[in-house]
Amino acid sequence: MSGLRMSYGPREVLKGLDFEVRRGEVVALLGPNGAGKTTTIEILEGFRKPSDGEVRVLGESPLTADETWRSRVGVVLQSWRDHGRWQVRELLEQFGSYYAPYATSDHARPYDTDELLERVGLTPQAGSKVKSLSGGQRRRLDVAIGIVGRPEMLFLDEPTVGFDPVARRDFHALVHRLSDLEDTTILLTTHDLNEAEKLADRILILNHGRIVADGSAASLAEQISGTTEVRWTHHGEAHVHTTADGTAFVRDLLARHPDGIADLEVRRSTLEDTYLAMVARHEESEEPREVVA
Ligand SMILES: Nc1ncnc2c1ncn2[C@@H]1O[C@H](COP(=O)(O)OP(=O)(O)OP(=O)(O)O)[C@@H](O)[C@H]1O
Repeated sequence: MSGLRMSYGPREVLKGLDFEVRRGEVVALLGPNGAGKTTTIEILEGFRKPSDGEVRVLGESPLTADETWRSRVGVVLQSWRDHGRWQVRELLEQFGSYYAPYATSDHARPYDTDELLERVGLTPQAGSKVKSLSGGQRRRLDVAIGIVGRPEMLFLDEPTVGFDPVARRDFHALVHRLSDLEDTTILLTTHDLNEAEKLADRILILNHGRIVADGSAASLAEQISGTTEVRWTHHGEAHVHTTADGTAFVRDLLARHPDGIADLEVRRSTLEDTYLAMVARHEESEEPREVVA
């Protein structure tokens, strides 16, 4: 997409976004509440018309694309669509049946229901009514509905809200499987920085309607914070030093104090440090800033 702008009434919430996602890539869109993440996803999946800019998903404009295009795109939005009286298995079979006509010789659709239930951890609930599911189980079902058509492009808006640690781990395995084995391209939003770091090949940080950082978690941490914090005690006195090259500093430190230092701790900048630094840096200003890539 390029030059993507979006206004709700007089308020411009997206102020010119440019980015591309390669096939099979997993990209996490991060940013504070209200930054414009959901709006971006809704535009990409064709739910909203942007005020300006060029958008292409799987080579087509989401606004004019046909049903075949739609069958190749999977979406998990934040809001829950209610199908309370359906049984889990029935619902997945029903949704799956919409995709069957779009199967091709090299791309089976839909997902086999048993396999899908297993992948999202809902096998025990296959015969349960949707309304009897817990919040986290409903979210797993949302994810299952999003991928039942075996999409080539998958949009996930805060997919793991309400997940317990096991569900989260299963979900991460599912995302790796989709991207590694099925070459699914995935764009997801999350507020869980660990999750972004674990899942994403690339991270985009959106703030005040602009992309303020674009790169792998490691490259962002290096470029933005670019530091390693070293803590130690020597003769009972605590020290802390921040350096760009932790290894060299520690080597030198040990050489300088052959009598020994204690409590050595080396900590690289985390994605959280990076994120907080980026958001803080752009918090005060609405002016365009240089993108770190
Ligand atoms: N339908 C709408 N009408 C008017 N304003 C809207 C509408 N949807 C979103 N907004 C506004 O646009 C801005 C961006 O909202 P959006 O939901 O895209 O943010 P987000 O980054 O997804 O936030 P969150 O992390 O809270 O989900 C917010 O200020 C929001 O109030």
